[in-house]
Amino acid sequence: MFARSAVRAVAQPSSRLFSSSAARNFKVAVLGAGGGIGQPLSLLLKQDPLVTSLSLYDIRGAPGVAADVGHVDTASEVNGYAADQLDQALEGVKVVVIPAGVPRKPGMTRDDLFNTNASIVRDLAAAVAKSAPEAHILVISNPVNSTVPIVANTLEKADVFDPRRLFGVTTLDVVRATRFLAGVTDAKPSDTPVTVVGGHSGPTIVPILSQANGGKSVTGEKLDALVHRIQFGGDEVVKAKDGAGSATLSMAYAGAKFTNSLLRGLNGEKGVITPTFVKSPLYADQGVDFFASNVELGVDGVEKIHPIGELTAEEQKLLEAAIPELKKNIEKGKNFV
Ligand SMILES: NC(=O)C1=CN([C@@H]2O[C@H](COP(=O)(O)OP(=O)(O)OC[C@H]3O[C@@H](n4cnc5c(N)ncnc54)[C@H](O)[C@@H]3O)[C@@H](O)[C@H]2O)C=CC1
Ligand SMILES: O=C([O-])CC(=O)C(=O)O
Repeated sequence: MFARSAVRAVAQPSSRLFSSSAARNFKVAVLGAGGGIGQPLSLLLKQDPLVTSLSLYDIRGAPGVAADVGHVDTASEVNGYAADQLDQALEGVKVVVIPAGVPRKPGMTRDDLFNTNASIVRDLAAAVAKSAPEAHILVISNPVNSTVPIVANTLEKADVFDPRRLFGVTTLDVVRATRFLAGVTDAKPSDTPVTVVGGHSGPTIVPILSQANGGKSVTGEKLDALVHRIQFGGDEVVKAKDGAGSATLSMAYAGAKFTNSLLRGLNGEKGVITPTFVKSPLYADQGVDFFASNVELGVDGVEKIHPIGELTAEEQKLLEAAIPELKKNIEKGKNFV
């Protein structure tokens, strides 16, 4: 179904979802595999040639999803685990993807999910610290700006935190920005990759359109509308789903794409660069110690955090608006643990 190619990074998307070179053995766990994101994400990961074993866990429904996905005719093995089998699900796992938690309904912000999702994510992180302390953790559960610091502090408490192995998945912002810019400029998405920095909620999502092909041609009201659509793309889906949840299919695609990028880096491929929300020095002097920017992925996870590069005056303003909100979200997460 998916062909191999020499795709460099999510920041330079191609029409192909996966790419791989000679594979090592990568066991990947999905925590929250029974959910709206978890199910299609598991299906996509089953098709990733770099995934050799899939471990599907949820408090309900994961064995059923595993039985179903396990019939897909790719080489990887699939195992499902029930609510009381989290430790077994994490055994020998190299990468843990976490889409567990509740999604938004119309009228809610991502921060409104904090009360429910913070403890879910904390408890799952504590289990990873115990059963797979060297695993790379990919956090999808919202609010990402807070859940990532929650995972970091939980791992730190267990004395196993390595910032090279923790990622907030902001790939959906990249996917949307790329798709929407291509629509506005009448280009192919593969020709208009967009870097998105900051965090993952409304004004903290900062697309750097000026650095993308054709991005500088969008100006004035058209630019404002494009930036707004990228920042609030999640709301568009929440509204259209009308109470039935938030983005699941595009998120599964984005989650599988980021997982593939990480696995390629872990596998020794060079030059895999994509935006992700990590512990970062870029704005630490302003009290923001997690930040999404282009990150080079390597055999140990985060290899190099790239600087933001040149910004237009408009982008600088967006960034200035993002920083205080981001700082608040990060502190809220840190204080929870
Ligand atoms: N980072 C991003 O760009 C995006 C993040 N999200 C977030 O992803 C999360 C999941 O969204 P959906 O899949 O649509 O929700 P969902 O409600 O369809 O699925 C969530 C799943 O998590 C499971 N779960 C709850 N507590 C658990 C626990 N302690 N351990 C394991 N599994 C547990 C539930 O049983 C359910 O199957 C939400 O917080 C949502 O806001 C959604 C879209 C994009
Ligand atoms: O909007 C939401 O709540 C889900 C999400 O993070 C997104 O679609 O970007």
